Amino acid sequence: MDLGWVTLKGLVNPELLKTVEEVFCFTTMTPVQAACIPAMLNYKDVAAEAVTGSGKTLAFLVPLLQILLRRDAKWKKSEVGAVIIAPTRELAQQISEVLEHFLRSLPSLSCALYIGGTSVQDDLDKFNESGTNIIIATPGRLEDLLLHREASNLPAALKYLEVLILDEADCLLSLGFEKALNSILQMLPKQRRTGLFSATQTTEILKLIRAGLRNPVSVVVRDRQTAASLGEFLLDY
Ligand SMILES: Nc1ncnc2c1ncn2[C@@H]1O[C@H](COP(=O)(O)OP(=O)(O)OP(=O)(O)O)[C@@H](O)[C@H]1O
Repeated sequence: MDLGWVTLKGLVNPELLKTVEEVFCFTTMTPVQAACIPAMLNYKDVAAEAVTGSGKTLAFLVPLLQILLRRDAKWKKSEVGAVIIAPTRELAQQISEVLEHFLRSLPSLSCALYIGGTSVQDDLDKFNESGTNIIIATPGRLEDLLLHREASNLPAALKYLEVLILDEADCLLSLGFEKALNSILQMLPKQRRTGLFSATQTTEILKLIRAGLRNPVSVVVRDRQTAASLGEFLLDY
């Protein structure tokens, strides 16, 4: 199996590949990337069980950006096309740093972090003033923002949602965010692609998969290797 990023040529915007190859200097996809990117580009929901360090961030950022770039109409600031939920501020910030590298060559898209540490009102003001196309959030803060419906343009902006990512889903649940996640899922449009990434698969994760994903492709990667030495790599369509 050819895991070169170059195999995505023609399937994804050249700027995305240029960032992967010239900024990150990656030549081959990791197994989780090779499985998740084509599946998500093919409009599938993905439930991926992959160990820490297996390259999950690009496995969801590349298809997420490509799905947004596919839309003919230019994204307005008042339209949120993607939401990424991460369990901790640090992880949300790390994802945002990786995403910023891509956005430097994609000026039509913007990203905002909603991770607490400031008042909910500050974040509402920030969104109402500037809007954004991609939200990276921790679940508690996102739920708070969504519950302030009367003072916020966010619920209307989320009607345009195309992609939802739940990163480190096992961690999201072990930190007690199940209720917040279910409440968020209730408030998001059902017509979307969803990717769920987790280091382990538990009964609780399966429950979350049933609640938030539709006919997902299941990806299991138990080793961290890149193409040089493919580990266990199961794809279940
Ligand atoms: N295709 C690739 N080729 C080489 N290195 C890669 C590739 N994709 C990601 N990496 C590197 O592998 C490391 C782990 O990637 P990433 O943080 O996305 O993994 P993760 O599975 O999300 O890990 P964590 O659970 O720790 O967040 C990072 O240093 C990243 O830069």
